Amino acid sequence: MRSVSDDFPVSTVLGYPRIGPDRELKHALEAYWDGRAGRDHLERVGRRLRADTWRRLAELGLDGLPSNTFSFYDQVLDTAMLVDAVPDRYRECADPYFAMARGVDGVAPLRMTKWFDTNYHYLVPEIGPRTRFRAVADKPLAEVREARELGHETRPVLVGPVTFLRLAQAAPGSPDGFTPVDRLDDLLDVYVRLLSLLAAEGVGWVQLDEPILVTDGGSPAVRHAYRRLAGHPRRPKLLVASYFGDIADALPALAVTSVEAVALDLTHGVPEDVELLRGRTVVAGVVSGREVWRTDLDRARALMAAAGATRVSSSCSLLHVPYSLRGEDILPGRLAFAEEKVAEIVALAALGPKAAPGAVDTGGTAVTGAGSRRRPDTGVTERSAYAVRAAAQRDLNLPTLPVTTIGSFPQTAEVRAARQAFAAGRSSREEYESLIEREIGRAVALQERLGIDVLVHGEPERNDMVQYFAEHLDGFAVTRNGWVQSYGSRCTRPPILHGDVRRPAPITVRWATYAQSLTGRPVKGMLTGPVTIVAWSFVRADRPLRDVTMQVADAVREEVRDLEAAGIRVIQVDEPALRELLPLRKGDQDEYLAWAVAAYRHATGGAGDATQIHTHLCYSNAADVSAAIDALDADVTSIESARSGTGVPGFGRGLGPGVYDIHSPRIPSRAEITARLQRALRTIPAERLWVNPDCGLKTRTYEQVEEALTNVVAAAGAVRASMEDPGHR
Ligand SMILES: CN1c2c(nc(N)[nH]c2=O)NC[C@@H]1CNc1ccc(C(=O)N[C@@H](CCC(=O)N[C@@H](CCC(=O)N[C@@H](CCC(=O)O)C(=O)O)C(=O)O)C(=O)O)cc1
Ligand SMILES: N[C@@H](CCS)C(=O)O
Ligand SMILES: [Zn+2]
Repeated sequence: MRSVSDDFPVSTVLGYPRIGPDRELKHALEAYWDGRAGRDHLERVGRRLRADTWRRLAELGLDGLPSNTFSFYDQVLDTAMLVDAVPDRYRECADPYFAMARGVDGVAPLRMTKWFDTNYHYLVPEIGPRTRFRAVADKPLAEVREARELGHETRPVLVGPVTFLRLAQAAPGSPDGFTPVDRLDDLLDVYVRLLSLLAAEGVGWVQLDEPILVTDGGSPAVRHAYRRLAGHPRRPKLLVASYFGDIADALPALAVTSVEAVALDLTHGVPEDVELLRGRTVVAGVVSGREVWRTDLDRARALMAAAGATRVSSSCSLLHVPYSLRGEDILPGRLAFAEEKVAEIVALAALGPKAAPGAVDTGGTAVTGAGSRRRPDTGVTERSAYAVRAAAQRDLNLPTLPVTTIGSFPQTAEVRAARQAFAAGRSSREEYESLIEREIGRAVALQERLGIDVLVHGEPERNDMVQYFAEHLDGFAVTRNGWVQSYGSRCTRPPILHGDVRRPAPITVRWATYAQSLTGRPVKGMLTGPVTIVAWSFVRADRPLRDVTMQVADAVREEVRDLEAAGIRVIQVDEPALRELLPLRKGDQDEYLAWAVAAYRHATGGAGDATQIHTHLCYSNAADVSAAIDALDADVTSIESARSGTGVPGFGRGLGPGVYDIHSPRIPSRAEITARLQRALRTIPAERLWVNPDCGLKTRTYEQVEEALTNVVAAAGAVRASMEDPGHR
């Protein structure tokens, strides 16, 4: 076994935001994609962001700087490029990288899904028995050289081989029973080569990110992989980074390898058998990369002492928090964003570990301050049986295969600019609201013209489906510039839930009723569900998440009842984050699902039988939580399936498997959508099948939406006709 490598820096971060403090990367990417700027401009912006990040981290006093944490789109996609796992269909494209990310005409993009339990999305690599791996180390090598020219020695960060394969999916056409992990040895050959290239470049340390270590069942692969990688003579020293949870049984597996350093996420507690790591460097992830509360330095030092660690880091990459508190005036003294977290790490490294007089509290490291005054209302009001509700809803007079959309219509530059002008006091409320009404009118008119059956108002009044509600609920604070990357160029500003949640007044009723006043067809009221509101916010840590979620459910319940009282007959309560909050360890999942379902049912359970409740989920594998989705007891559920191509669970109620992948600018053809519907009809009876896109249309243009929805409506019509006249099938 090697001895402690005391050349590992005392303070570091596992990764850093990369979208730019003012979302420079977002603007450069979108300019490049729209043809407003060339590749050279994009490269220049990337170089400047990397340089600014290294300079700022060094200025803040951090002594271990990571590199290769920058990405033009996603680090898992970068890893696919690194090992040349590029499916053949992209190889002829002008830009295979962005073709994999976004698709191009006739070529669908890779599937996108959630990165563990975060609101960050990665692209799912496709690995088959014949994928030819090859080391393409250009990007990490270029970043090492670039940093060196600026005077910084860096530690390249790579997604580890086990995480990469476990997150991949079997390439289409792979034989039954094949899983990407079957290719571990071939991939390790390539990692060995990558490590030797980095060693030849003079790199001292490499970080291999293996968050998969905090999930079940990875230990044998991890033991095998790191025995091989660490056993190779020509390599830099290895830091294996585990994060997003407790490393548990993977710790002994790593401990039998000769990796020099292990990063542990101590915000989830100190592993019982941390002693097994004696003799190597333990990097203490004590500053949370997932929360925004200031770190309790005493507790962090006690955790370091308990873990036998003298090196300090963030618990995971700081990608998941905003850049800095500069320009923010909320919750003074209570918050730390990325820059403030780096300062905490530097301070902790200087202070060093300090054993606490008592036992170490292995809970979160947050200081959130506010106490709670209110008990959650956990009473669940049951609705009648589905058959009774379905009968009561028959007067909605919907056709077979009703067509609907998921809620948002394109957020035009005009609406965003108007919202900004209103927020800055440059325009009046009347001006802003009349523009929103015009946008609603436009969306409603388009849907009527296209022949959509259940309409939406289009959500133009919302900056974001969570932030908008947070702005209208007590107990939340919102930032001015606290952007966090969600996927590619897309960002959100997660609100901060810091106190008791209350709804002071109805939120959506005026927009839903305005839209309904414009049409004789049903308009769906559109709400975000309680689980999703807490999942996409930074949440107080002084109350159990369950109780906080139930408070939010109370507020949503009040809104549901007000929409119903205002004559809205169909109400959608979105829960796209239901799967995201699922604990990473199987043993913890049932308890979570029970309270998450209870919160949803509390939010929707006040609706009468004649009100049709819809729900919507996306970005994750619905099959993993299909029993819970069923237990939500919504009358109609829409789920993603256009991009994932996965089967859909056969619920006993209405189901709309997405037939149009809205994340890609690509327009699905009528034939393609028809084929998807025909496939869906194999598992869902026609009287319960709904026709809808995968998700909301806010990121698309009106031109794209009109063309795509025309095909959606035509496909639904064609399938209806073929059911009436089976000869046409
Ligand atoms: C459904 N999804 C969502 C997730 N999380 C959320 N919190 N919200 C979601 O909708 N997670 C899973 C998925 C992830 N998907 C997306 C999809 C799209 C976006 C997105 O488009 N984000 C926008 C920002 C949206 C926003 O808050 N806009 C504000 C601010 C507008 C703005 O940018 N202003 C400009 C100036 C105005 C102008 O002239 O255009 C500026 O400041 O420069 C608003 O509308 O008021 C994005 O652009 O990234 C996110 C996640
Ligand atoms: N109603 C939302 C759901 C997104 S997950 C929308 O349409 O954008
Ligand atoms: Zn969605």
